[in-house]
Amino acid sequence: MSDTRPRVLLTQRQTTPVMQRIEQSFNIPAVPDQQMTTRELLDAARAFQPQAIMTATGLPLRGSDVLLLPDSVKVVATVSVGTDHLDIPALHARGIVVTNTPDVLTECNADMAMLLMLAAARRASEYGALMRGGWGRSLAMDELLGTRISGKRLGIVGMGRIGRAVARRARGFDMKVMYSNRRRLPADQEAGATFFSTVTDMLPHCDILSLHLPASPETDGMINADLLSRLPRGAIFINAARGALVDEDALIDALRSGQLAAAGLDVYRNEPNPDPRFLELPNVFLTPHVGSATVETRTDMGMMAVDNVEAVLAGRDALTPVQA
Ligand SMILES: NC(=O)c1ccc[n+]([C@@H]2O[C@H](COP(=O)([O-])OP(=O)(O)OC[C@H]3O[C@@H](n4cnc5c(N)ncnc54)[C@H](O)[C@@H]3O)[C@@H](O)[C@H]2O)c1
Ligand SMILES: O=C(O)[C@H](O)CO
Repeated sequence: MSDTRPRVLLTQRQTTPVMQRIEQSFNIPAVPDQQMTTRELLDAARAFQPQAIMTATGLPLRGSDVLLLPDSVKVVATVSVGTDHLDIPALHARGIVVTNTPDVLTECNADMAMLLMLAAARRASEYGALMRGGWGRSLAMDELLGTRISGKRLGIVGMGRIGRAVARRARGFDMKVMYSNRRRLPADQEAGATFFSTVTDMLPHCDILSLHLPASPETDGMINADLLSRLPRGAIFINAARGALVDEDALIDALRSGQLAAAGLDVYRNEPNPDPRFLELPNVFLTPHVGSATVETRTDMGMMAVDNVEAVLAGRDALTPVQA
């Protein structure tokens, strides 16, 4: 008997509870552990004629790729909140609904920003290297000192879901929080943070700068040499949003010159092969784009994507549609 369940193409495995639900509800072809390439996705879609595709960041679908998707595809559900890897207008033009996974990863990514902030401020990379080298001698009283984050001034760029969750955490560390956003938030959503109408105006007041806005043509490379030079000398830079927000040559220069004391980075322009110069900088704490990588959050994200696929294929509204 033929399988009448909805045909869904997964570009990579999800967590076990999500896979169990998918295997019960959908007709799926073989799923690779790691993310497919764009070419592999297009070939698999042509062969399988899916009604839905579940994908994620790291697999770009540009306008020319979207044109090659079969007409069977009704929904593309990305297991991520960020959608910069997808050409949304091109997908909409083909009548394909696009969904993402907001909210369920907010707290997890805010934790990641705090982890990067603490690790950069407290020289975690250097301590880790020292320990793995065997340690072997006592440190001088003023050797390898970090800086405390309590009492420091934190500037948040992009005060959306994650930016606000970072602001709440930072207040728990007695930090003075400022933010810059496209528009000022209502007072009850500001988490006690001070609004600056431009990033440029906020920078001279920041001991730590943390990015929480999407990558887009408007924000591409916005953190450049000019903006970095406006931070107080010895500031700390945190990016758990997107590598494309940053001019990485300028960031590396600032880290080499001491304009920045340290950085904590989860995201890079060229993933999964970041600029090798980052690896040579002792004052950078690096993680491999794992802002949402907890068992709980990855399962919540996968379940939300499945909810979206089921809704659209049943003719209902998507729970979390992405607008153009
Ligand atoms: N490292 C990770 O694994 C990871 C995990 C989750 C999210 N992210 C990134 O974090 C981003 C933010 O997620 P979110 O859920 O908080 O999104 P959100 O839409 O709730 O918040 C984004 C905020 O940025 C603001 N913004 C947009 N353009 C701006 C600009 N040019 N200048 C100033 N502010 C601007 C928006 O007004 C909004 O307040 C995502 O788009 C994604 O790229 C990364
Ligand atoms: O945008 C997101 O959700 C992350 O970058 C991927 O987990």
